Amino acid sequence: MEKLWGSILEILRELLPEASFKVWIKPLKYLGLKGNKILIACPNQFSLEWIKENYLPLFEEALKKQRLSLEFEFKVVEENSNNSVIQGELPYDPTRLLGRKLSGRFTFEEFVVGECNRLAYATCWALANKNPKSSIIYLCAGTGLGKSHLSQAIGNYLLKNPGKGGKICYLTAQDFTAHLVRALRQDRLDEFKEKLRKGLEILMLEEVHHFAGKDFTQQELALTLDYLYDAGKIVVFTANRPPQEIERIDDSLRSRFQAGAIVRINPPDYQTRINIIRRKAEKQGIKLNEEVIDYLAQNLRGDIRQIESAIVGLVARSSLLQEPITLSLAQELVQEITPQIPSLTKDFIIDLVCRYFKVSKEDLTSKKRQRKITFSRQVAMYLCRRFTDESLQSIGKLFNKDHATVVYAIKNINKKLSLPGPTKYQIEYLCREIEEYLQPTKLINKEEITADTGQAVSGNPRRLKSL
Ligand SMILES: Nc1ncnc2c1ncn2[C@@H]1O[C@H](COP(=O)(O)OP(=O)(O)OP(=O)(O)O)[C@@H](O)[C@H]1O
Repeated sequence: MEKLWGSILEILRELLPEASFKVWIKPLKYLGLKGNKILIACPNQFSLEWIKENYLPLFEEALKKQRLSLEFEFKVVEENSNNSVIQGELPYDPTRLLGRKLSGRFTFEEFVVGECNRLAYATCWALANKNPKSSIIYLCAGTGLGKSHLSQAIGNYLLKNPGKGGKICYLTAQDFTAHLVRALRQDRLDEFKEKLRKGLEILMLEEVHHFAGKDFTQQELALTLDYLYDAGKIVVFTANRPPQEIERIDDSLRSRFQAGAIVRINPPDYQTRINIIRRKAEKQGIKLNEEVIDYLAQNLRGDIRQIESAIVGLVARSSLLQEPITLSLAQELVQEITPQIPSLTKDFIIDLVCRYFKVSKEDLTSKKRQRKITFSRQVAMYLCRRFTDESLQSIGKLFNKDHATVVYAIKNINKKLSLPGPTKYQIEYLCREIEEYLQPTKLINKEEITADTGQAVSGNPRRLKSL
């Protein structure tokens, strides 16, 4: 069996870049065979998890090449100090990490770059390479669009490329709050603060919108941020909305969030979806035909988790049913994982606009022409056009107006959206509220704003209406 392990190592050496082989595979030790399991020793827990998460399919492929129906079992066997050379070959020291463990999958290499996320990618890459325009980044996006992936990619990169070798702290807003409360209860606040500040190279703080309403936590966080900013440390925030739209946070914390580069990740455009589907399929070891790829890209438009889940689902079904992955298999699966849009959308939009602009439903559907009412009405028309299947005529009817008024309203709002400023932010905020309401369907994305002017190029045909 030692011989078998030797042949497996040879196969892995061919499959992997030399550096990865040296760092990850070489330190493994063959322990023996137990039943149908090949026991392999990993030098530490981190190596074990990394191997499982990144290289297990390659191990299995190597076994297949040997035509053996065996499995691998990895266990940690701590090296004694004489053998610490093996540990030393690891490119980083996992003890540099404070807080949550980073996912080995979330790397720059695994991130598919497209128009929707190019700026975010470039900003994070520059930061990781110590060549940043700003050492503070605020990544902002809807769910499943890659915020955590990019922020953890920075962490993983710094762990592998030690540089100054400072500590890397990765926390969610909830973690930060929980640690703070625990430290307070145990009368160890100073210790907590010290830990977050001393020797830290980077703080990655996820989902900062969850600090809303937590006044004491906000104050403590602001102080910690001051310290880190003054010391020139890297800070990466993620959130589902820009700082100016987070409610119930103190202006002093808001301004600290706004202190660096605020970068938005947009939902993936058609070509990026195609590239993501190809990459995720490749990772699962399958090659999808073009028809299936196009179908998935046309129908899975927002959350990238949905694309991942579709691919895993297709692989599982095709292997259980012993069938190839066909268009009809893909159609069946997509129907299951994309629930129907709630039919109440237009009522939801009208309620939302009334609440947001503090106008009544009667005013919205009246002939009144005060500025506030006219503007709210135009926003409601735009949102109905964007988020429902209603025709221009029927949207007009909802507001007691004709088709031409709806056309004018949509043009006007599109114009406002093309200019930065409070009006644009207000409308974007309302769009996000509706997207959250529609979740997890999330059929609409930025690409489709242009559908209102008849220029949408891909996607759900129901949205391809011109004025
Ligand atoms: N551009 C991309 N290329 C490849 N995979 C991606 C990309 N963007 C996102 N993903 C994948 O989609 C999944 C969800 O991404 P991630 O966890 O980063 O989303 P998120 O924006 O943090 O969402 P949430 O707000 O729900 O936490 C992950 O598995 C991630 O690897």
